[in-house]
Amino acid sequence: MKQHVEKLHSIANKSSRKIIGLMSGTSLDGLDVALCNIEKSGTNTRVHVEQFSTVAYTENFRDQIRKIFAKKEIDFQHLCVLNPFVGIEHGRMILECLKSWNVAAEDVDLIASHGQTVYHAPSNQHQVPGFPNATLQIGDGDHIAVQTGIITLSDFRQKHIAAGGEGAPLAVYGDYFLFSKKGESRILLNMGGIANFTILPDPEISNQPVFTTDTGPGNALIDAFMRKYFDKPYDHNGETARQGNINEALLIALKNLSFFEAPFPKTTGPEVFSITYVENAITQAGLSEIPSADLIATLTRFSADTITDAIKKIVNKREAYHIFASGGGAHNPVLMQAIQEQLPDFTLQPLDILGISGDAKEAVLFTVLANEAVAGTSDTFKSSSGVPLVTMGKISFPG
Ligand SMILES: Nc1ncnc2c1ncn2[C@@H]1O[C@H](COP(=O)(O)OP(=O)(O)OP(=O)(O)O)[C@@H](O)[C@H]1O
Ligand SMILES: CC(=O)N[C@H]1[C@@H]2OC[C@@H](O2)[C@@H](O)[C@@H]1O[C@H](C)C(=O)O
Repeated sequence: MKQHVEKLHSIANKSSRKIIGLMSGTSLDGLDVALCNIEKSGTNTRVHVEQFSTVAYTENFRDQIRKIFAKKEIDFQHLCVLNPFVGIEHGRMILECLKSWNVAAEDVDLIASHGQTVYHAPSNQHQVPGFPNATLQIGDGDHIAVQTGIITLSDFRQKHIAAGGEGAPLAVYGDYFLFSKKGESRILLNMGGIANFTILPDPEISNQPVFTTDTGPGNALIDAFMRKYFDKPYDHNGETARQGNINEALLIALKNLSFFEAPFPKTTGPEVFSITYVENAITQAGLSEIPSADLIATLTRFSADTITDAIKKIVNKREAYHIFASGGGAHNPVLMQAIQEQLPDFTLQPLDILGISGDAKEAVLFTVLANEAVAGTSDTFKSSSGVPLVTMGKISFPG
């Protein structure tokens, strides 16, 4: 209806917008909710994170998603019912946050919802001839819009695929707009379930393109085996990894995968990096069993090595890069230390020192993407290499 379009038009013309960003990643730990005030667009974007909360998922919610999560064969009816269910639950969680922040829904211009990735299948992974890159996020935006009364943008990844990408990582857009800095070469490293980074070469001296890629596992495998052997959701502060020894034969077997040799940019997910993947590597390494703490230590080193190997392959060694780490993995000192040891010439610091919490970063990213879709101009993203210049996100009106 016309009044919805007019409302959107007036939001596009505001000097600043209040946008709620939602991210629920591969770790299934909860929904990250960031309320941001955004001014301008493109490389002039200014974001102020006014509120940030993580609403933990209940065990039941997590179990319902796990029934279909990253699985090739599923109960199709369950996927169908989860799509609105996740949208409704996310809408409820937003209302809960608004209440606790004492913010009225009428004061929020837009919601930017990533949804829950349930399957990610770039073509070089699914290898089904004739089929494109594919990814599926559920938690339909219409339900969030109706629940909250706020115009909602969602399902950001399909346009990226339509424009020639793999649907991920989208982090490059936010990283480039918010963190690129003249006089400094930066790497924005995010370690969630899966790890990725964006290279932001010093725009003054480097002709290297802005660039982003997944590297492989971040915490996904560590979490899976902490659940399996220790009945814990994750390796808090790397305490278990610290007690174990690295098994070199297993580390070699874990790295024996064509994904690591494939050209950049590339994406992956828990469809590949699963318990089965590790069990196969254990067999390949000729091990009949491995002490649980050694396994966690080895998986932690596996994440660190695959992250640093990818960085080493890409960066120009003559430039001193500053790495800013975000995502839950930045809280794991064993992982962070292993990365720093592999890259002794680079500084490694938490993203938080740049003024945005590393835990909020991905939720903030989606506010930036929604801001671009509604108020961006086409001349804002001039760089390159596997980064399609497109608007992303589908619009759901509340009424
Ligand atoms: N104190 C800590 N010590 C060790 N690991 C931690 C700590 N805090 C968080 N983590 C890890 O971070 C994970 C959550 O990370 P995050 O929320 O960034 O992932 P995600 O957004 O779900 O994943 P992705 O970015 O791949 O979509 C937890 O599951 C845990 O493995
Ligand atoms: C398909 C999908 O959901 N991918 C996620 C996942 O989590 C980390 C990594 O794998 C990244 O590629 C992406 O998320 C972030 C937000 C991105 O697109 O930049």
